[in-house]
Amino acid sequence: TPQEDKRSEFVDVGALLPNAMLDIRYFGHHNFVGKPIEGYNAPKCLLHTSAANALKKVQNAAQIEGLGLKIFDCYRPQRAVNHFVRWVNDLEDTRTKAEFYPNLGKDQLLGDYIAAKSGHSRGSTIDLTLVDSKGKELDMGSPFDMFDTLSNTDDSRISPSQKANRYKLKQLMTDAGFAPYSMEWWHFTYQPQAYPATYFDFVVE
Ligand SMILES: C[C@@H](N)C(=O)N[C@H](C)C(=O)O
Ligand SMILES: [Zn+2]
Repeated sequence: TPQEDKRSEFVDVGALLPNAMLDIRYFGHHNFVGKPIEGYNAPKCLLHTSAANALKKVQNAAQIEGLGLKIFDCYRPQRAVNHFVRWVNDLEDTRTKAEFYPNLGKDQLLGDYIAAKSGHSRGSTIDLTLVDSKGKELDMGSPFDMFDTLSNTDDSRISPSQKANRYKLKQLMTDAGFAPYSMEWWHFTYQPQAYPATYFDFVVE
């Protein structure tokens, strides 16, 4: 199929960037669904080659400042997104509410915080944070995938150092060609996207 032909244009970022830390949350249980997500058969970060090469530039620039990358999610198959949407629509399952969406109802998550058609499925989008030289995450004022206005990049409740950390990540990413997302400090899309209108569904393996 046409999608399978393009699979070869995706690269394993863990192999390309051996110094990057990977914490692929949707492979395991520590995520807002509370269980492994469909389509993640390995804890890998796959990205289109163009985005992966740009990420290498980000890592080099971060390294000069004594910082490293910690990656939470990359290419996301459409079947995984469909799993998210099924979870959103199961209003009775609120097991992860305290950690991941303490101040919003599940009915408020779709769109701004969880997309039914996600840039991640197009292969040029990544969720990540910065770590110090010891591998400790910088304090961004809210954890990855906390669906709350507190995670909006410019939320005014965060401290000056938390804001500086968010802006450090944003600057490193935009310098390499990634566009930020104002609702989630961790989410960036490389521009131009190789496939701006294709929602891939091959599994992560
Ligand atoms: C679910 C979260 N990590 C995320 O990536 N949100 C955006 C809006 C998306 O689903 O594309
Ligand atoms: Zn994202």
